[in-house]
Amino acid sequence: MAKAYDHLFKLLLIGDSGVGKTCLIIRFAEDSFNNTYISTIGCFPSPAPAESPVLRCPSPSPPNPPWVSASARAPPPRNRLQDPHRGCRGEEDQTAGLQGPDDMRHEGRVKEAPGTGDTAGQERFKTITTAYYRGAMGIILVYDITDEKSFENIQNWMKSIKENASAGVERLLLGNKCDMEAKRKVQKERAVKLAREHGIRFFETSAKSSTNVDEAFSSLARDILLKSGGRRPGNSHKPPGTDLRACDKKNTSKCSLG
Ligand SMILES: Nc1nc2c(ncn2[C@@H]2O[C@H](COP(=O)(O)OP(=O)(O)OP(=O)(O)O)[C@@H](O)[C@H]2O)c(=O)[nH]1
Repeated sequence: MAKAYDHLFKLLLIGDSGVGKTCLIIRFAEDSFNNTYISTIGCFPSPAPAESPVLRCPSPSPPNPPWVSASARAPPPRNRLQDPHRGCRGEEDQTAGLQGPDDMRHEGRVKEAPGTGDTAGQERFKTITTAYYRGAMGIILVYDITDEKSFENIQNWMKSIKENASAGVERLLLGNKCDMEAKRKVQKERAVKLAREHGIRFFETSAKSSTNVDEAFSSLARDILLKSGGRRPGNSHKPPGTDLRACDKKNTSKCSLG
């Protein structure tokens, strides 16, 4: 049977607890949203069907991964959504450019381990290690625009990536919950500046209203593909130079390439 996808990317979402990592994955994979908040313990595998390109949990976890043991310190679930949906401004944010700092530019090891993982975020940048980042082709850093601390901690997550991930891994910054404009604590300009400093793209997203979610995942996939020079990560039988085409929300395989 033919595969239902052309490319397979292993992506990770990292960021503080409650910023919306799980909801972003669910929005992207299933085009749905649920207000119920259950904090992720360890790694959250995408709900996408097995044949979908959209994600599985990273390949075999170490027996006692540090992020799981860190869950013992996890605070009780918070942030059950009370706010009515307000709608997003909706525009794609400025792009800070494709190129990262020099020390992030050389090609990292790309492993054929499909999937998107979502880490539980309770200050775990201290405990997430190389094992978790291994094989990641792209890392999505998420903060919550209504939570100043989650934005400040992006620097720590950046440091964690630099210390533990492959040097060439593509990164993307997302300011999630942009539907909650009235509660905004982090001005967009600050995030644009941060993204520019790190040479990465930035979007404000809402898993709730779906704003920019497809765009964000698609742009990361496109950048990974571009970086690989059109080689096909996770699937090498097609010729180089294919373009990423628009995502079709009705299409559970999400993006099509080639
Ligand atoms: N208004 C709004 N609420 C959101 C959005 N995304 C997530 N939430 C809510 O924020 C809470 C936390 O979302 P999660 O996706 O579980 O957050 P997480 O980052 O995976 O959290 P951990 O698993 O603890 O790391 C839930 O109550 C969600 O309903 C969004 O875009 N807008």
